[in-house]
Amino acid sequence: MKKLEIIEVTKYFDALYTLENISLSLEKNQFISILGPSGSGKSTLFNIIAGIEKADHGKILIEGRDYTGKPGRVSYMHQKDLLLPWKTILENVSMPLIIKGTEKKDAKKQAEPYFHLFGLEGFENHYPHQLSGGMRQRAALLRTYLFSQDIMLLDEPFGGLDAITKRKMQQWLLSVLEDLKASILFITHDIDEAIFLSDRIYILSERPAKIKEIVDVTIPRPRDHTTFTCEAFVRLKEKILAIL
Ligand SMILES: Nc1ncnc2c1ncn2[C@@H]1O[C@H](COP(=O)(O)OP(=O)(O)OP(=O)(O)O)[C@@H](O)[C@H]1O
Repeated sequence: MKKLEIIEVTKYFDALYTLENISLSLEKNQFISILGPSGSGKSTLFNIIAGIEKADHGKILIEGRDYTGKPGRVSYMHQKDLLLPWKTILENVSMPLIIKGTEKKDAKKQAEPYFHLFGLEGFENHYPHQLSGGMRQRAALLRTYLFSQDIMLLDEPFGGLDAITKRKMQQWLLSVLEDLKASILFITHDIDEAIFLSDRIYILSERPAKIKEIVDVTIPRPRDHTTFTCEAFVRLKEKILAIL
């Protein structure tokens, strides 16, 4: 069964036609990137999947069940880390569990074992401003993961990072996903990032966003820094540049 299905979603903001008949499906453990021009409607699509924005037409199914307009099932991370500055990293990442009704002490206990995997060990009692940009994004990713472990919507999570940190984070994300087994929808403007991370890329048009093309990335895993320069990578990049 498909993990997530977006079926013929259409959205207007008054007269502003934003999404035109978008359909997409995400399999278990699949990584799909959505690549499209700025302002085409990618974040709006995520808001609709997350149930916090209403579509004018279309459905969102999760494991076959209708979740159209119902928030709280999938986790969602924005470009800005949105960590609370007055709370420690451990308190910040435990929040989704506390919101879901877990006792504070138990929530911290559940979150702690992940600090090693997320490269945050030893920083449990630090505050967000004491961490580097990459570490803050890893903390935000851990918080997102603890909200819902199986389906994650990541809206340009590395968009604000410098090029070197961004590259490191992409490689870290791939390695960590081998352990986490999540299904991911990932918004990006970065073609290299989309190819490196994804099993499949959906290319959107200018607003109203339509699916222009679906590109499968068959470059074998595990991928590493050499992937960026391999022949298959360069060929795919040329293909995507021609479509955009
Ligand atoms: N709540 C809203 N009310 C009215 N218009 C909106 C609203 N949210 C988004 N829009 C408009 O819908 C269009 C798509 O916005 P959206 O943020 O989804 O695009 P995007 O592809 O995520 O952009 P970017 O890549 O720049 O983040 C934009 O023209 C935006 O101004």
